[in-house]
Amino acid sequence: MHYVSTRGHSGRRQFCETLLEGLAEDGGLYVPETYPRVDAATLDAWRALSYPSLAFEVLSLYVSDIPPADLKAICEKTYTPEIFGTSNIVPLRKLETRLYLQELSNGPTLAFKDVAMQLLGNLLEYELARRHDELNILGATSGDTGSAAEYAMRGKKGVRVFMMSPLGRMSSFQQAQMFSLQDDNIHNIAIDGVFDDCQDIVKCVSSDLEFKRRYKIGAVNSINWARLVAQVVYYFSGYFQVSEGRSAGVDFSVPSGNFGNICAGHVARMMGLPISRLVLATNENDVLDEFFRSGIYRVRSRADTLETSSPSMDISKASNLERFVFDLLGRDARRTKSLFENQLRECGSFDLSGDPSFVTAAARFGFRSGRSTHADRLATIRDTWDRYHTMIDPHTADGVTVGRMHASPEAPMLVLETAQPIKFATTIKEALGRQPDRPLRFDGLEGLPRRVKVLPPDTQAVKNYIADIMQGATC
Ligand SMILES: Cc1ncc(COP(=O)(O)O)c(C=O)c1O
Ligand SMILES: N[C@@H](CCOP(=O)(O)O)C(=O)O
Repeated sequence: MHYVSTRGHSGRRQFCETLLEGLAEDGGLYVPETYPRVDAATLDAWRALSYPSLAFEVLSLYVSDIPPADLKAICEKTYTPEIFGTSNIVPLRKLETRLYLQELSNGPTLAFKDVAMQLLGNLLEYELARRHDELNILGATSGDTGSAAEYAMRGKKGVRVFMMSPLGRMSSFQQAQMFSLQDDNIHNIAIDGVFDDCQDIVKCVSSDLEFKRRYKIGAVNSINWARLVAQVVYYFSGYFQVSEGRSAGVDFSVPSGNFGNICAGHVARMMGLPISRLVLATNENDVLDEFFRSGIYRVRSRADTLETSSPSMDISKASNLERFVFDLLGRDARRTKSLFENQLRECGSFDLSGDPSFVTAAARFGFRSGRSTHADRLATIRDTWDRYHTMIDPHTADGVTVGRMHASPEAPMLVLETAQPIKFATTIKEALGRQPDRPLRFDGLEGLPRRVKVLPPDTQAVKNYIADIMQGATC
């Protein structure tokens, strides 16, 4: 399997090259030259597999430059009950007939990012050892990618993490979870701005090819294809857990912000997994809902990016949408480049409403969308607690709220549970009048000493900081 850029000017790459490169040299995102197709007989054969074995089968379709025995060993080392709580890794919880939660957040940092980041940590350690090389990860987080990446990479040989987060805009638990880490290879940077400013800096640094090569800069956000393909696996697992034999399709409701989580569902559907609909749920930062309803993608400014009670979705520039639009336009790299490089830069928006590809998009790709508000989240958290005695976090509440808007009498709906309530205790207390349960390992977290560098939303300031740290590292 080889990979090409959505913007058509980065040549063909193998999986491990995309793993280390992250963003393509032309500023695009790597996608497979073709999506491998999985037929009904293969789905039958995969149905009873353990999660690590299923991960190996899916990844084997995309990874041709790691020996199968090594890839299998990496999957088995990653997906264990010790790390993810149960051997099922991503179990379903039935709420009622045709409504389920898929628990993605039983990993080390209590958010769905762990499912991919734990794999990336092991893949990077393997590949860097094979190459006798090192990598300096520059990441952007709105609260969960950061902690998942840092807990996966802490102490790993050959890996440093420079993680940017929006100053003061993560929950207190998220801030404590990241900033309390004292590992030598973890560097937290609080940017005086919003998540999109952090992500813009990641892309600007990655586009400075001389700096990127000199400081061996890599990425673990979902712009990295390896992150995305790792998230494809849990869609197969959810389908197998809820369906009997060659059953009809399943719907997924996906709390969304940077479009990585649901883009993995799109990839699974392109492979032939029987997904009827992919329901995209946003909070009040509804850039993605607006696009899927109207065909107009309109990036919001920093001032118009609202601080909400599902803060990890406070995103107004969804990086992974480019991978979907590339498919929507029939894999036309020239048009994709024009939209995402020229039009977005010149006017901050583009309009596909009149394009025949958009008119047929819902039928071809199965997307539906909706938006959820603070009031919706409180009501849904209360209702889910009262009706099912199940406590859900505000992001999952967005998924349940919008999933219900699109409930179907035919297909079961799986809502992806993307974080655990303890990470967002203030909203849980507002909704239920009680604190969420806290795993023992996080007792006293907020009281631990913190280590974080505050910087302006300025690419050069971040570059200078990385250079200073690297200067110290080489002394
Ligand atoms: C808890 C939580 N839910 C949902 C999302 C949205 O996922 P995505 O950004 O992949 O759309 C994120 C992060 O982005 C998250 O941290
Ligand atoms: N909500 C995310 C934002 C970045 O998403 P990613 O999937 O591109 O890493 C976060 O928690 O940081």
